[in-house]
Amino acid sequence: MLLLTGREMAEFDQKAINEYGIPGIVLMENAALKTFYRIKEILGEVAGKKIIILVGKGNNGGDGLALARHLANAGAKIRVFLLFKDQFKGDALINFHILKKMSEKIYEGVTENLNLLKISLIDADMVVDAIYGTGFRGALPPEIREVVEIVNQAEAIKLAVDIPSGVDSSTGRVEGTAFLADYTVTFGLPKLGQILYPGRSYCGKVLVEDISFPEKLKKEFPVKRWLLDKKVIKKFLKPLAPDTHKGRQGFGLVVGGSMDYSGAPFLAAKGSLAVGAGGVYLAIPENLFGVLAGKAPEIILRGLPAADGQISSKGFLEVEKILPKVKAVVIGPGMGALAESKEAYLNFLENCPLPVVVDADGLNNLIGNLEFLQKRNAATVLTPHLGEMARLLGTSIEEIKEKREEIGKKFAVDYNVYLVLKSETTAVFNPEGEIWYYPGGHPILAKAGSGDILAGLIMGFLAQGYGTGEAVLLGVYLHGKAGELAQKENSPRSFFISEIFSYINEAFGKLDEYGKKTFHLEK
Ligand SMILES: NC(=O)C1=CN([C@@H]2O[C@H](COP(=O)(O)OP(=O)(O)OC[C@H]3O[C@@H](n4cnc5c(N)ncnc54)[C@H](O)[C@@H]3O)[C@@H](O)[C@H]2O)[C@H](O)CC1
Ligand SMILES: [K+]
Repeated sequence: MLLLTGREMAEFDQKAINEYGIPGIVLMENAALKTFYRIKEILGEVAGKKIIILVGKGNNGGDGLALARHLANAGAKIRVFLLFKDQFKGDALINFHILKKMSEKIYEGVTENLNLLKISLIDADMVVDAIYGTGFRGALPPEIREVVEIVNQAEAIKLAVDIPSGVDSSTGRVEGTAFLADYTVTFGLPKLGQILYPGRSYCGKVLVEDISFPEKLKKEFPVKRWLLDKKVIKKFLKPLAPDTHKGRQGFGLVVGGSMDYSGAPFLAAKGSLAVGAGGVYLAIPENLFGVLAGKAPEIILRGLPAADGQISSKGFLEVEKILPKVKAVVIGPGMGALAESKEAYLNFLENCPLPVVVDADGLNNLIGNLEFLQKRNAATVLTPHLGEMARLLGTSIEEIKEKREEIGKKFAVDYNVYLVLKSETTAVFNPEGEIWYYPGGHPILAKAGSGDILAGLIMGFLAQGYGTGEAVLLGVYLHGKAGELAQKENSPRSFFISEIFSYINEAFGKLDEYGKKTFHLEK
C-alpha cells in the first residue's frame, strides 16, 4: 500500500479534487461517514453514548463537524468543543453552519469551556480528536496542549481523526505532547508519521479507510514508498514445486565467526534453512569447528584456515572453493574486526559472483572501503542497524534518523545495493531509490542474534532463486511477523532469540503456507 507523508497526502487530496473533480466536501463527508461506521463498530451502539468531539480550525475540524452530524442523527449525546472561534472556511464552514442549525451542544472557545470539558470527560464514552490532521507541524499551541493533556488523562476511548493532533504526519515527530489515541481512523492511505516513532506510539490501532480516492490516482501518484504488508508478500511467495529437491531449493553459505563469536554465524545459517534453502554451508575459522560441530546436523560445517582466531587471507581463498556449490552468501556475522585478512575479505566481496548479504562485521570491515561495493557484479544486500549505518557513513544515529530517506535512498542508488536499515521501523531501499517500510520492530527482536537471523532469512530466499528485492522484503516481513507472533506469547525480556524459528514457521502458516496450494503431493 502506498505510504505518504502528510505533505504528499495534501497534494494527493488536491489532485483528487482538481484533476478528478471530486469536491472536497464529498471527501470530507466520506471521511466523516467512515469514521462514524468505525465508531459504531468500536462502541457497539451509538445511541445514548456520550461522545465529546474536539474541533480544530481546518479541514480536520471539518471532518469532526460532519462526523458530529452523523453521531447526533444516530442518537449519540454529543458535546462539540470548538477550540478556535470564527476561523472556519470552505468545507469546514459549510459543516459548521449545518451543525449549528441542528442546535446540538456546541461550545465555542477553549478557555471559557475548559471546566465544562473536564466535567464532560468524567463520564464520556469516547473523545474524538478532530483538532489537527495532516496540516499540522511543529508543537501544539499552549492552550491546545493543555486541552490535549487533560483529555489524555480521561478514561474514555480516544479516537483520532486522520492523525493524532500533535504528531507530524510526515516525520512522526512529536514536540511536547500529542493526543494519545486508542484508534486512528486515517483517510485514503497510511501516513509515514503513523509508522515512525514517536508518532507511531500515539496512533493506537491505525484503521485506513477508503474515502473514494481513485485507484488510478494511487497508481500514477509519483511517490515510490510503500508499506510492506501481507498483500505484497503473498504476491512474492511461490508455492514449493511438488517435485522439488534440495538442489533445486538451492544451498546457501554463511561466512563468519571468530574466537569471540560463534553463535552469530550459526543463527544466520539456521535462518536460511528456516525459509526453505535446500541446505547451508557454514564456513568458520577452523578453531571453531569443534565448538559448532554437531550443533545442527542440517548445517554443513567447513573449517577455514585461521589466524588469531579469525578467518585468515588463506581462509577467504578457501571460501571460493565452496561458491560453486551454493547460490547465495551471508558474510559477516561474528567475523570480528579483521586484521591481516581485511584485504582478502574486501577482494572476496568484490569478486564474489553470487548475491551477498553483508551484515554485522561484514559491514564494520567495509568502513572506509565502500567503493568495493561499486565493483561488484552481483546483487548486494546490506543489513545495518542504525548504529552500523552511522559508523559506515561516519555520522550519528540522530543524523540518520533525521534524514533517513534522503541518506538511505542516496546510499542504495550510489552503491547499487539493497539497503535494509533496521530499527523499530525497518526501511528497505532498492538501487532504483524505491522504499518500503515495515513497522514490525518489537522489543522482543531487539536482541543479539536477531540481525544474524534476518540476514539468514534473506539469504535463504536468495538461495531459492527469489529476486533480490523479493528475498529482502520476504525476509524483513517474516522476521517482523515472527517477532509479532512471539510477542503475543512471550515476555520480550525473557525470550531467547533462538526460539524465533518456531514463530517463523508460524508466520508462514499465516501466509497460507501450510499444506494447501504449496504441497500438491496431497492431491
Ligand atoms: N483536503 C481534503 O480534501 C481533505 C482533507 N481532509 C481532512 O483535512 C485534514 C487536513 O486539513 P488542513 O486544513 O490542511 O489542516 P489541519 O486541519 O490538519 O490543520 C488546521 C490548521 O492548523 C494550522 N497549524 C498547523 N500546525 C500548527 C501548529 N503547530 N500550531 C498551530 N496551528 C497549526 C495550519 O494552518 C492548518 O491549516 C486532513 O488531516 C483530513 O482530516 C479530509 O478528511 C479528506 C479530504
Ligand atoms: K486529529
